[in-house]
Amino acid sequence: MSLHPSIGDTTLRTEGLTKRWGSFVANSDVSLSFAPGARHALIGPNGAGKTTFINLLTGGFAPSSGKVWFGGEDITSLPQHERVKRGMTRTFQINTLFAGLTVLESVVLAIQERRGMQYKWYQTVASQTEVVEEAMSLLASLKLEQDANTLTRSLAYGRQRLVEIALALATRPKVLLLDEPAAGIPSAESRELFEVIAQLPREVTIVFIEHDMGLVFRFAERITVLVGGKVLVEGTPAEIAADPRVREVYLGEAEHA
Ligand SMILES: Nc1ncnc2c1ncn2[C@@H]1O[C@H](COP(=O)(O)OP(=O)(O)OP(=O)(O)O)[C@@H](O)[C@H]1O
Repeated sequence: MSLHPSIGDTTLRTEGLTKRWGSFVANSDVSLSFAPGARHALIGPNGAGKTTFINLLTGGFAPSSGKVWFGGEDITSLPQHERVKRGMTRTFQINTLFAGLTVLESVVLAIQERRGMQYKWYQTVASQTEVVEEAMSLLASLKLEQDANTLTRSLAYGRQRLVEIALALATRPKVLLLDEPAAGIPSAESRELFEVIAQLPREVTIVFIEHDMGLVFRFAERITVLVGGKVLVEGTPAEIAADPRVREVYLGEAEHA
């Protein structure tokens, strides 16, 4: 399956990204770069600034200083929807967006939205068929076909998360941002969720926040550790596991707990 024809040399990159609220600094001088096709985890203790960073990437927050580059373009001042159009998407909360719809109906709506064909009664049957086919192929890639005609809200939480991912993928992202996709779901389901995420095509770069280190070390190929709003270290899972500074942060946390 190909979700996007070509990723070219598109990368997401930040330069000295800083976010302050009054005197509190949530992100401080964060310069990171995400390679095309990366499976890149952001980890760090509670309050390290991970979600803030994702919000700065998506345009949810404006940075106090610094820049966000996407595929060579400075997108620091672009609104969220313009970033989505360019290919950067985070997951949506389906509970509020598509209550009462089936999985297939929800994904069809999201694809229609991308194609700019929402609510047009004069659409051709052929174009409708194409949309349903695209939706079914997307559901198949997430192992959700058997749930196509089920009401999303009646699915187990783990599968609801997959529908959220399907809706994000319907925008044809080059970069998919996942903020704790496994939060609140049982561990067997979360492993299954990550296995499906891991099988997504390499055309989609995946940046995710995750607290479960088992999942992080199993699925990430690159890890950045944020502490106190700053990048402590970045590396491969083996490098991060062996880094004494990272051990100190996590051991310190465990002792504190
Ligand atoms: N809108 C806001 N106004 C003021 N402070 C905020 C705001 N949003 C977040 N913060 C603070 O910024 C800090 C970083 O929060 P953030 O949610 O980015 O951390 P995190 O690493 O994602 O934490 P967690 O792992 O607990 O989700 C926290 O101390 C938080 O209280």
